[in-house]
Amino acid sequence: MPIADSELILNPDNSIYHLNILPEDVADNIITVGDPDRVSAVSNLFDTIELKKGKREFVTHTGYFNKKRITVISTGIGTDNIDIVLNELDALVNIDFKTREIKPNKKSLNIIRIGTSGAIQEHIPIDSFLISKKAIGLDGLMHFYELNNKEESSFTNALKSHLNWPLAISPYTYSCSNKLANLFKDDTVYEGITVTNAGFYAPQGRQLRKKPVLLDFHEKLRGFSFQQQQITNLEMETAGIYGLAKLLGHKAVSMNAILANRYNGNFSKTPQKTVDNLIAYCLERLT
Ligand SMILES: O=P(O)(O)O[C@H]1O[C@H](CO)[C@@H](O)[C@H]1O
Ligand SMILES: O=c1cc[nH]c(=O)[nH]1
Repeated sequence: MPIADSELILNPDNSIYHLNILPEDVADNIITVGDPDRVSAVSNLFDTIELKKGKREFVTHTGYFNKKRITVISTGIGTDNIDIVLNELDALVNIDFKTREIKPNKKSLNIIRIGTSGAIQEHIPIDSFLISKKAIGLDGLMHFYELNNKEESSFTNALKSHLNWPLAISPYTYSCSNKLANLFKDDTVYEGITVTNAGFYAPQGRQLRKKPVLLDFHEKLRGFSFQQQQITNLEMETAGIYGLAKLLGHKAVSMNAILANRYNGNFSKTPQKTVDNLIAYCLERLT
């Protein structure tokens, strides 16, 4: 059965609705970044740039670095945008836009997030890099998908009981692709468990004028340990990327530039430099 026009939405030039790109525009290696301006920071390092397209917060550049074809795409902030980016990327490679049928042979993309994040553990300094081995979603996205198996339920249940979780939306947990993560491992790079939050302020335990409901949130997260692994950092996309990548058969890893240390109350004095260093590191390791 062809997928209806209202479900798989194509623009007049046959590009996909939000990303505004065609199937041939997508490389097998995808770098996602939150900030649309960060797309150029990545593609400026490419040897050649083959295309630049965009719509709304979704800017895409495709080119070559060390002979590898790479697409870098901005997602904007949050897992609501990740829902759009991962589904549309998957449609671009795994649905035939002419027949509107799902292709019999599926392509598996390599998806690497290069993002910023705040550490909650004292020992993880600002301006360091961290690989998210696991990600816990406190945003709810994956509950809207029919899942074949409840991913990592023993981990999630242990966390819920440790936190005495008071909210209606339940945490969910997914892991990175170890194959992809191995490319980025290094003695200088931290590894940890990332919490993906539904916002930047109260959902990450920040208070400007209004008090968050979860008052001892960081202390509780910091104190949680499961098979000797600790929760290390907070951001806003990784669990959605890991969950949808898993569901759709892609490989994903999230690389974090640690800009804040929430234990010490520090924020990087050189955020751009730290992000640029992480971009250069990831491009070298990917190729
Ligand atoms: O720097 P990016 O990739 O946007 O990632 C982090 O920064 C944003 C918040 O400032 C959120 O998107 C969070 O996940
Ligand atoms: O504290 C931080 C820093 C960057 N991004 C986040 O989501 N949180």
